[in-house]
Amino acid sequence: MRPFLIAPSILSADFARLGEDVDAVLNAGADVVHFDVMDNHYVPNLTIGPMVCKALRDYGVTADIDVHLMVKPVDRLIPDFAKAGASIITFHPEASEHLDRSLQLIKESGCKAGLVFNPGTPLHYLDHVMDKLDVILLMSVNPGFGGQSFIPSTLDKLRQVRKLIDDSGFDIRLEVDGGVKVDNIAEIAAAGADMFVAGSAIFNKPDYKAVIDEMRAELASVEA
Ligand SMILES: O=C(CO)[C@H](O)[C@H](O)COP(=O)(O)O
Repeated sequence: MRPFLIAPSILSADFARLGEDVDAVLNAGADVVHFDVMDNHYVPNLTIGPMVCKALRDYGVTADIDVHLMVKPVDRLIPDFAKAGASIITFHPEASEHLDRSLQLIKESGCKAGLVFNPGTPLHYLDHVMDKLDVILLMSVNPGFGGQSFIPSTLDKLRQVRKLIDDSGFDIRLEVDGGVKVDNIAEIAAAGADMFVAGSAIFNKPDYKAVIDEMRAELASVEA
């Protein structure tokens, strides 16, 4: 397994001082910035777009920005996010009319590409596109809001996808998003995840470093 990555979801950050808050969480030891894009159409919430991604780059954020598109349609935002500094772009397969085309568009834009599966989305969307994926993201809550509880059936789905990735021989990260906390991160890692999105568990605590250190300590027990 590759090194575990911790990706705080800025959905729970302080939007009034976003640049400072992102800097703070990166200085506290986070690896990647997870950027949740919600359109009040594919999901019942409205968040941030390419201008905010560019603003973070202009502010000086150099870490990878992992853009999770919860939007429909998908394609027209891809070039905008690539230009705005996205490193990874993931989208929900059922929100795209042409799955392979959307993946190609991401790659041609110079970003890493990934598919996102809601708790009830079947895995058959992976058929025929594994060679184009850098990331598979399993949602462990229904998308739209931070602060929800981890759905336990995600653990079985993680085990299934971990096997698919290992059997495929491709270099694909297995990311998980929703309800990830210090007290369940080890179990989630043991099920096969290697990239962990956590929003409220980190940003709702006063000391980001303390939470991230605790998460890493839990993950160390899995690596051992
Ligand atoms: O994509 C998301 C919701 O759609 C968020 O990234 C996710 O829910 C993280 O928040 P939390 O860690 O508080 O559950």
